Amino acid sequence: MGVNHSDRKISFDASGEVNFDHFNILRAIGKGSFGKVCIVQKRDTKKMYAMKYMNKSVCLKMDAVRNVFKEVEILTMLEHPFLVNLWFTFQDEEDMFMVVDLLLGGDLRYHIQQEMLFNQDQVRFYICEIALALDYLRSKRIIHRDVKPDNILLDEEGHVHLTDFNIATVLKEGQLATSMSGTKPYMAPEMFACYLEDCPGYCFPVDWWSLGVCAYEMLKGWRPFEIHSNTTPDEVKVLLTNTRVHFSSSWNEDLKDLLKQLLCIDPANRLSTLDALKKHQYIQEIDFDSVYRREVKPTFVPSKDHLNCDPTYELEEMIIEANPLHKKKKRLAKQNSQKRSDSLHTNLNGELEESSMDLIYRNFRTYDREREQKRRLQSTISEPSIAGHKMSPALRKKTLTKAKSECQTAPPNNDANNS
Ligand SMILES: Nc1ncnc2c1ncn2[C@@H]1O[C@H](COP(=O)(O)OP(=O)(O)OP(=O)(O)O)[C@@H](O)[C@H]1O
Repeated sequence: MGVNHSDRKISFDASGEVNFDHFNILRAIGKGSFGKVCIVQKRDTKKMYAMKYMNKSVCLKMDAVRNVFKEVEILTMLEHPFLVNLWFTFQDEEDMFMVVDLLLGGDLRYHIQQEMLFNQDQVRFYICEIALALDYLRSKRIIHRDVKPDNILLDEEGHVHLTDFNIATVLKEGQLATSMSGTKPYMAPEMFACYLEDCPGYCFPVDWWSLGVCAYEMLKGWRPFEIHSNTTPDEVKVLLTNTRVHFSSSWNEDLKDLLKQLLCIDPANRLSTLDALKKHQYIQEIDFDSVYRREVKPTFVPSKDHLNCDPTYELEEMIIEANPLHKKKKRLAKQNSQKRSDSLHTNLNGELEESSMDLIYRNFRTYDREREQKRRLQSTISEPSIAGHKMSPALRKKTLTKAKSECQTAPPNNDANNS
């Protein structure tokens, strides 16, 4: 890897609030509907991350701003070994930035498209890691709603990480979700049923259905049901009732049973908790504590000879992109003179109105997980008490060790030598 597009000799204040200047832009690696992704290195710690940047005007045009805010709000609540964790957010005049764990093993969609068929043990392993992530999300009352191979990234060792909380939602106790959100081929039957007003809403089991569809696709190369983006909810209803899912005769009987339980139409009978998974015959020998600690080593290790993504992204950023990231500094300096005066408009009543851009500017929060972890460590050292009660020396030692280890938690495989 490694054309360094932004070998910018920039003086920056490492102790100040995190911003674009704290990172070196190394290369472009991907493109989503609202933003682009590149590999960056934090100048002070030398740690590597993925930086997603979303153009504010594009997000406004596509009515995506609210989802970006919600995604950031949710991600700041989360930290888990099998999620793509958020580390920093900040903004400038053009873009909103999210800096997250860097996963260099490609997404599962890329590997499926490379005609990679995963074997039964590998799929069982992925099911366990993702189930731990889903269980964690459930503990925070979050439904992801877009579990699919495109949103499951591999790190260099081959562990999976769930990403893209763009349409995730947080449920209150006793509440059901009702909106049709997700990617149709992976969406659970009750989501369509809810749209057709056949049921009042849906809950956490929808993510376990999607996991079942992903697991089947990883083994087989195609999905269990012929549902596409243009299939209507009525058609889905008929299809789900009439399709008999085909399970290969070579697959282990217990695996088939597990897939059937994940792909159970009725959410009340679907396998949809970690506890239920742990009890399943096909999973019984798995030690989930070791899986959680990443001690169970993946047998599929993504190739390190090449970047596991489409190489055209980088060319696109350099040649076609009208506003390339590595020229941002110059561009913004040019624009600066006319900028802030444009942000207030006069409405029909002659009153000053805040522009949408200004609303984004005020509401997109800056977030710094590194600093938060340091703050937590410091408060543990200087305030050795819980709710006013002095901590015992043993508890203090334990708390300090935990806080220190959190501070050392680096994104997977992100040390500078890996670049
Ligand atoms: N943390 C990451 N580490 C490495 N590559 C990443 C990371 N996040 C995203 N990518 C790459 O960048 C691509 C675009 O990701 P992004 O999250 O912007 O969009 P998306 O999930 O494909 O689409 P959408 O914006 O519609 O949700 C992904 O397909 C993936 O290849």
